[in-house]
Amino acid sequence: MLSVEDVSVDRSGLPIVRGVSLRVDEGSVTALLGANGAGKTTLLEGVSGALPVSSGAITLAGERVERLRAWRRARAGLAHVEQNRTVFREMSTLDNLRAACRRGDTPDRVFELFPELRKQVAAPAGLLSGGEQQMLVVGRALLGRPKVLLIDEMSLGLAPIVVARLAAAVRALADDGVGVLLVEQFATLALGLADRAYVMARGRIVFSGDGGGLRGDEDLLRSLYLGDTPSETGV
Ligand SMILES: Nc1ncnc2c1ncn2[C@@H]1O[C@H](COP(=O)(O)OP(=O)(O)OP(=O)(O)O)[C@@H](O)[C@H]1O
Repeated sequence: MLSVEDVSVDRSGLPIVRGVSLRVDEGSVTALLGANGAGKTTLLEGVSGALPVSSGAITLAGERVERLRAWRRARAGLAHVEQNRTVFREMSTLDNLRAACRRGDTPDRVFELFPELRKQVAAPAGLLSGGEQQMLVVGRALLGRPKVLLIDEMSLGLAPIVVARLAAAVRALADDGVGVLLVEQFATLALGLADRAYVMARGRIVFSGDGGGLRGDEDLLRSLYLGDTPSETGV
């Protein structure tokens, strides 16, 4: 569904992401892990078009998109939930959702996924809890009917019970056919959800494999987080 091939992304003229290739299949969750500063956010921004890619190819459902503006990639089916969640704080929950609806569409599918938002339809979004605001952000992204959803650190600052709730919703989305690329600080959470996992260090992919394999190998995970490749550490 999404294929990233040999993609490099610069920030302020510095090479941050270098030669990254990865794949997100339809109806699956792919975790992207790595230490702070590894380049995960920069990669997601390159994929969604928030930052230009300096080289490489990005293909979404068979269409090359790396030269398209961000809004055209969104229209082609790519949604990006950025790291610092934002809702229109003064607007009601319902109006936040309505503003994200395509013409003729309704927010119903968001309420199916997050019934807790139904009770808050009239409340100004700025008064929702952190978890509810994150649900609203994810819900808004869904209303564009994305083929692929990029989610950056959805659990940041949220209570574990809320994070578990969001994780279940992400899994449900994937089971419904969406390809999800999940950047997550909690490796165990991400690996518990993921069909496939990649680990980045210093701007490159240093590991790829199925989520279960990595979950069961804490030593490997630790060495990858420290930025060593398995061949360097002999793992
Ligand atoms: N505006 C910027 N200009 C220059 N360098 C930046 C800028 N923003 C981030 N960086 C650098 O880019 C590198 C990658 O940052 P990025 O945020 O992509 O990493 P990350 O893996 O998402 O980490 P985190 O989990 O901390 O968000 C870091 O070394 C960071 O210092």
